[in-house]
Amino acid sequence: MPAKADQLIAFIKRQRDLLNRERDAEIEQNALLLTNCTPKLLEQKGLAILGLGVVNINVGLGGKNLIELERPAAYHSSPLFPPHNLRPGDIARIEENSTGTKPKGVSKKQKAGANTPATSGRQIEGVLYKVSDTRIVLAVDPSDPNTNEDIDLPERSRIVKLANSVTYDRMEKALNQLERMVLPPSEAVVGRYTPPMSKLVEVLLGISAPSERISLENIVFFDPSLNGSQKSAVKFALESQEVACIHGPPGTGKTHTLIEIIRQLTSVSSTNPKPLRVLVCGASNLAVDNVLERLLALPVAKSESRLKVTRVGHPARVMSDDNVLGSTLDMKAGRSDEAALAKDVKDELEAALGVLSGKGKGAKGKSPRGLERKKMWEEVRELRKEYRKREGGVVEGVLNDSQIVVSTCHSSGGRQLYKQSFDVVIIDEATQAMEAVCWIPVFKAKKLILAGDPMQLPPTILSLNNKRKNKQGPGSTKAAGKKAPDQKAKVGSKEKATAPDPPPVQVPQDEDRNADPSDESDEEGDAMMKDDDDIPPLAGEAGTGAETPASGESKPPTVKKLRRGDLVPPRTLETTLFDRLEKMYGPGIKRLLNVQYRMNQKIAEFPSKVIYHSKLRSDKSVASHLLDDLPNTSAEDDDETQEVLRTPVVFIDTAGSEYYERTEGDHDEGSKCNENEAMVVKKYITRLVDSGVLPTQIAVITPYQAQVTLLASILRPVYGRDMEIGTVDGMQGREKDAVIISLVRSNEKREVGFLKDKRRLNVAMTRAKRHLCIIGDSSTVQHGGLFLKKWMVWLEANADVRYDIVE
Ligand SMILES: Nc1ncnc2c1ncn2[C@@H]1O[C@H](COP(=O)(O)OP(=O)(O)OP(=O)(O)O)[C@@H](O)[C@H]1O
Repeated sequence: MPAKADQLIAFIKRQRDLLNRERDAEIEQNALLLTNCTPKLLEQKGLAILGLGVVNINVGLGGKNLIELERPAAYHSSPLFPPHNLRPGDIARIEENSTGTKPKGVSKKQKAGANTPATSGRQIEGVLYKVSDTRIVLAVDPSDPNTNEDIDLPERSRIVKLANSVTYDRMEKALNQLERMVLPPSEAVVGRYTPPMSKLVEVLLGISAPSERISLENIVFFDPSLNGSQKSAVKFALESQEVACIHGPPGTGKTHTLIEIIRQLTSVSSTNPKPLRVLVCGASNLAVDNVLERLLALPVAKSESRLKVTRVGHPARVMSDDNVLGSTLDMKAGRSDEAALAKDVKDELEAALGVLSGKGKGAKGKSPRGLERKKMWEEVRELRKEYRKREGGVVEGVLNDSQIVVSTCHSSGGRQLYKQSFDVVIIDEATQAMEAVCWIPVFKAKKLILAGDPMQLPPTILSLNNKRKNKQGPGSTKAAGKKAPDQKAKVGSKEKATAPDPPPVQVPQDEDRNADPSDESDEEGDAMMKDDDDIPPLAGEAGTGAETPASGESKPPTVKKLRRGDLVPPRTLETTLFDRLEKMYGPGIKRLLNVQYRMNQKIAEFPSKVIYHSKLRSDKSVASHLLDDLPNTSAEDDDETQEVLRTPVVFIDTAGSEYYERTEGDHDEGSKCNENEAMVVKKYITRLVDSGVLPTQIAVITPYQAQVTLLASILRPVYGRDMEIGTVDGMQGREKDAVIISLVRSNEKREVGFLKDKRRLNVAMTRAKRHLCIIGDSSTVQHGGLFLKKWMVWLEANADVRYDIVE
């Protein structure tokens, strides 16, 4: 068998194994939570909202039932939901809210990793469709053969987040398609017809090298304000024939650059004779909505017609912007002439569902029972059939008419886009998406443009964290140190029972994300690569393939010298497509955006120097901006106020104060918090606010969920929800005028745990525009590896260092 086929088999197999492991870890963790936690605890963990009542049932696209829930005034003093992690696109279940008891546990379907919403008795599963501060809408597909279509909803409900296996199913499908495309029939899984392999797929897999770029000399840029590196990235993306990567460090205008690329691709010019069709994807709904909002806000010249943009899937927030809502497929399909024909049926259908659920107009809180109910359901079934028939073709018509379709990578694998093809697919935040999810849209286009920053946080991988934990032994203090980012890890961090570790696979030695950056080569690209991408052995090389040896013991890897174009099976799912392409083709596959428009240059100095090898420059519009320049602040004559408003970086060093951390729960794997540090945060915020800084201009971030909870309990009563308090992971992609980082770790053993991940620290230290205040214990933190040590040394030399702000 040719060497390349070996590589392809090993690569696909490895991706599949890792995905299966991740799916198992997620399902297992979810199952443990649902069976071990009371509903109240689930709510505290952000995985459930209790005490809800159904207010409405509508019919959505595809004849889905849209069940709307709110907090009834009878049970709650405020209609606002407590903080939670339920997002549009999540799989969730409505359950009867019987307080105090344990939930009924995970359904068989969930345990088996089934992918379709289901109902059982008074539980209904579906996909979250919309989430606002006071209302949550679940879309339930009654056409699912496993679904009991009768909506017999409990009077008082709760909604609980479940493991999302739909995404894994789509990723698996994408891998199957890839396998059928690239492998001889004897090697591929049996399946239906698959289109022949495109040049793009060949390049992504290293079967062919990228074609020579087509030189474009006279590009007229729509946005004259683009800087040199942005223009060069746009040109590079347009000239590349199959794939182009754009590396955008924090605040360098990745999205700005992508918007220009989209405008260039979709318009006719001397360099682009025919407008192209573009699919814009992202790792999250939030990422794609960000691009969508900017696309829709573009000015339209008199000679131009407005870009035809359609958003497929679930917008992340309930947008105040009518443009955004109006661009969703649901709204567009509803507005079309053909849709008017379906409206009567839809109205009738909704009225019948209202009566059946006891929530409709003439229902008076009672729903029909027995024979009457059965008869009515038959009517509903007929109406739904008719509705789907009339709706048929409307969706396709809207999509065929769209020049730009915007969706998450995952949603691009849905039914609605099944027959759609595009000239170019763009993936924003590609360094936060698992490689397999990127393959879902890749099959739909001839060319791929990826944007992201491999030096910020990668996708969060649960199975990796389980593996690390296990490797170091339960109860080992190191285990807590290597634990998952709290954003996701918090889900199970407090539980005594942890998900069983999946079987080991043969992978290289444990990564060291925190090696000294100065150890890296200076060549651009290589210099910025993370240090966790050693080459795992290829299948066949070690005689066992890249999988579990029969003994179950991992053999030490045979590390082979990487040749350009070699396809290397990933070691973990943290290796993204962006990372892999950079490793496979070298720095020539990407362009770096090198001017940042966010941070005062003092705030940007350390990350630029140590993470981006001094390549990141600060635009003059932000280089010296301070809190003092905000219209709502005034330093006047007060020295203390001046100090706060005119200083870009403050370090409050609690070394020697014995402000020790505390572990939440009764063993060392719990999340950490630090009460004394939280009090310092509070005092510092008072000082900022007294100086005129608005709570909306401040964010408090910390790596630990337990510290977030503690800080929220102290700060929310004073500042409400105006001030943002969150984990570092949750702040990626965001910015605030003033950011306070609470580092939490302070202990005699000098352990810093996952704080030392330089990508997490990079995200933390690059969120602030005008003022960054770090609060931490240097005597502990400096022992967390070279990166943290360098940061502490830099802070001591460059920040306004304070030792106590208590008095
Ligand atoms: N050439 C430019 N001239 C002036 N301002 C710019 C330019 N490019 C980007 N900006 C501004 O910089 C800020 C960051 O841009 P954008 O949101 O596109 O960056 P990003 O790289 O996507 O951000 P993030 O780091 O959050 O991922 C925005 O306020 C944007 O308007």
